[in-house]
Amino acid sequence: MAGSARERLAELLGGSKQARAFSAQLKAPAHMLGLEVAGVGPVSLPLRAPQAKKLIAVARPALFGRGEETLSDTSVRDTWQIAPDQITLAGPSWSALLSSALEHFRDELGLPTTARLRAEPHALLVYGKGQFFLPHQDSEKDDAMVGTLVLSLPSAHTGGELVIEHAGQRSTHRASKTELTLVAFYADCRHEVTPVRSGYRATLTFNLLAEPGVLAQETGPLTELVHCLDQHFSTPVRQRYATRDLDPPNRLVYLLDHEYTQRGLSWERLKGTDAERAALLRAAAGQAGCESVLALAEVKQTWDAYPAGDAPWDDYYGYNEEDEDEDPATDDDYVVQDLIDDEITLDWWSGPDGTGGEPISLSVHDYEACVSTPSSDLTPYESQYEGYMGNYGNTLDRWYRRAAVVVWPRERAFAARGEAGGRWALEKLRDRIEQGDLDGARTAAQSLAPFWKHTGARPELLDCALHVAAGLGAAESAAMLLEPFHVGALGPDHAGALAAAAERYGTAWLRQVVDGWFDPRYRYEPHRYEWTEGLPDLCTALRSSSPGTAMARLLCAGAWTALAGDLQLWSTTGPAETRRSRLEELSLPLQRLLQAAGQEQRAEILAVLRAQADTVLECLIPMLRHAAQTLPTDTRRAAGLDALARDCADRLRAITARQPRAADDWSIAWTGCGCGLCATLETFLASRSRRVLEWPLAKDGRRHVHTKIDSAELSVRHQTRRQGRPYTLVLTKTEQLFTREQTARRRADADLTWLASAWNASPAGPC
Ligand SMILES: O=C(O)CCC(=O)C(=O)O
Ligand SMILES: [Fe+2]
Repeated sequence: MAGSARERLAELLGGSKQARAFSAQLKAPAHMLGLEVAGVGPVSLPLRAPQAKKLIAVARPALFGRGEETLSDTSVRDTWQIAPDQITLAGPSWSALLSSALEHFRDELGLPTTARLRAEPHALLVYGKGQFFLPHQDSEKDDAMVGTLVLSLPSAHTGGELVIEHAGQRSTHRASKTELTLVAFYADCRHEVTPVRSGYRATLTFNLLAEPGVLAQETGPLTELVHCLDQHFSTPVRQRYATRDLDPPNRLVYLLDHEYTQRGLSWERLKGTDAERAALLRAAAGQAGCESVLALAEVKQTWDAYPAGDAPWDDYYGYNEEDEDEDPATDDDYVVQDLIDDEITLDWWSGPDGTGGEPISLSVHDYEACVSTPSSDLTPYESQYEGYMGNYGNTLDRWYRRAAVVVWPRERAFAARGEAGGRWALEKLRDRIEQGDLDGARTAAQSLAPFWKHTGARPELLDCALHVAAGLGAAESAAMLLEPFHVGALGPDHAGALAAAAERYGTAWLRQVVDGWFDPRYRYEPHRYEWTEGLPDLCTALRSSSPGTAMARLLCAGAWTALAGDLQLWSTTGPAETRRSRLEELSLPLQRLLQAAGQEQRAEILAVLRAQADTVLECLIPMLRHAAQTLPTDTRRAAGLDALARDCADRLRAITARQPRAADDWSIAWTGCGCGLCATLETFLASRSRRVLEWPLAKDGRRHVHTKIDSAELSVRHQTRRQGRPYTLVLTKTEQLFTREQTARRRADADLTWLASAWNASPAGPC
C-alpha cells in the first residue's frame, strides 16, 4: 500500500480520478482466522472432506433474490448455506487482518481515504462437486452497501472459480489450498462461481458497507487532501529491497506542469492548472499543520529505447543492414520502452512566506515525489540517445524543467530545510545558540543526523560547524555535525574554534572526530596533502591552550600516519621513475609536518625516517633543497632538519664509500619468487663472469622471466630466438649495470657536496 497517499494526492490535485479497479484480491495466512460453526465446533483449516461434510449437515440449500422475491432454484444457484448467526469468527489476529484488509480494499477500489469500510457477515457457503452459482448481481440490502467481500477458506478443490465482470472486463479468482483468499468487488459487478469439479469449496461472504455518515458527508477534495498529507507524513517509508522501514518522509514534492524562472516563480503568478492545484495543496498543507514553498526542479529520466525501424532484437541477428542512409536522429526516432531511472533534483526554492529564495541542492527520493502529470507527457528541453554502453542497453535520456510545491510538517521544518542547505541549517543553529535557545538548537541539530553525512559537510562550512559544535554543549550532536568533514577543509583560521570544541568535550571525543577527518577514502586524491600548507601555523596557534595542544598532536599524528603509509608504499614500489616522482611529491608535506609537530612527535618521525631504505633520500634531499631556499635557519633547526641533513649526509657518504664495481664484475644481486625458473635466473645473475644465457624455454616460462626482469628493472636485455622448439630465450647483461652505478655515485657525490655547503652537514660527532 506504500505510496497510496501520494497517488491519491496526485489524483485529487490532477482533478481526474484514474480508472480504478472494480475488484481486488488479498491473501493471508490461514491461522489468522478462527472459525466456529454451531453444531460443528471449531473448523480446522485447510478445510478437509470430513469437516466439509459436517458443515453441509448443518446447512440448508441456498436461496437467491430476484427483484423483490427470494427463490430457491438449483438451476440458477446450487450451494449449501449456513446463516451468520450460526458462525463465530474469532482468533487473535482476525480483527487486525479484517481491518487492514478493509483499508487495502478501500484504497484499491478507489474509495475516498476518509471512508471507513465495514464488513457484515452474510453467509458461510459450501460447494460440493458440481455445485455453482450462475452470473448475477448482489442485491444492495442496505443503503450503505458498496460491495461484497468473499473470503475463501483454504481447501483443495478444482473448478469453483469466482469470475467478476465490469464494463467488459473480467477478473478470475481461484482460492488457495493453504491460505485465506479475500476478494472484494463493487456491488454493481456481475459475478459467478463456476461448477466445482472435485473437492469442496467453502466461502464466507460479507456485505461491504461504507460507514454511514462519512460517505454522505460533504468531504470535498480539501478534507481529503489534508487526510492524505497526514497519512503521507505519518507512514514509515518502505523501500524496495530494504530490510526495515525508514522513518516517515519529511517532505512531499508535488511537481507542477509549467516552466518558471526564479523571478517568475510566485504563488500569485502560477500558470494554468498549476495555479489551482498549488493553491489547493497549499491550503491543505496549512490545515494539516504543514509549511509549503515553491521550488524549481530538474527531472532526468532514462528510458530503455531503440531506434525506430529497428526491432529491439535486430542487434542480435543483424537484420538492420537495409536501412543505412537515415537523417540525423531526433527524439521521435526512438521507440521508448521502460523507464529505467527517474531523478528529480530541486535547485532553488522560495522562502516559506513566499518571499525571497535561495539556491539549494536536494535530490528528491521517489517516496517523496508526487505527480499528476507524468514528465513523459511533457516536452523535454533536451534528450540524448546513447547506444549500448555496458551498464544498460540502449538508453534515451530526457531532461525536463518543472516547478514544484514542497510541503513539510511544521514541526519537522528544520530537518526538511536543512537537508537542502547545510549553510542555512548551521546558521540557524548558530542563531538559536546566540539567542540562548540551547534546547531548541540541540533538538534541531539532532534532527539533521539521518542525512548530515551526505549533505552538510562542504569544506567552506567547517568554520560555522565548529562554532555551532562548540556552542551546542551536546557531545554526540557536536560530533555528528563535525565528523563528515575532511581534514582538507582545515586551515589556520580554525584554531580558535577547534580549541574551543576541544576544551568543551575532551580528548576522547576529539580523537573520534579527528579520526573521521582522515578517512582513508581520500588517500588517492591528487591534492590530499595541500592542507598541510597551513598545518605549522595552525599548530602554533593551537598550542596556546592545553586542549589545543592535544588537538595539534592529533592532527600531526593523523598527517604522519598518512605520510608514513605513502612513504612506505612508494619507496618500495617499482619503476624508478614513478618512485622518484612520488617520493618527491611527499617532500613538502613532510617538511611542513616536521615544522608543525611537537618535539616528541618530531623525534619519533625522524627515527622512523632513519630506519627506511636509502630510497627515502629521493624524498628527503628534495625536501632539504626546498627548505634551504625557503626557511630561515632557526626554523630549519627547530623543525629538526639540521639533524635530518646530517643523517642524509651519513647515508650519502656510505654510498660513495662503497667499492666501485670491478670492470670484470657482471654479478647482479637479486632474488626471485622461489620457482625453478627464478632459481636459474638467480644463478645466472649472480655469476661474475657470465654475461649471456641461452635458455630454451616455452612461452609461459619466457613470459614469467620477462616480467621478473622488467619489474625489477634489471640491467638485462631479453630476446627470443624463434628457432627450434621450444624457442630460445637469450638474456644479455648490459653496460647499464656499470653506468647506473656510476650515475648514482655521481649524484650522491653532488648531493653530499651540496649538503656540506648548504647545511654544514659535516660527519656526525660521537653524540
Ligand atoms: O461463493 C462465492 O464465491 C460467491 C457467492 C455469491 O456470489 C453470493 O453469495 O452472492
Ligand atoms: Fe453474489
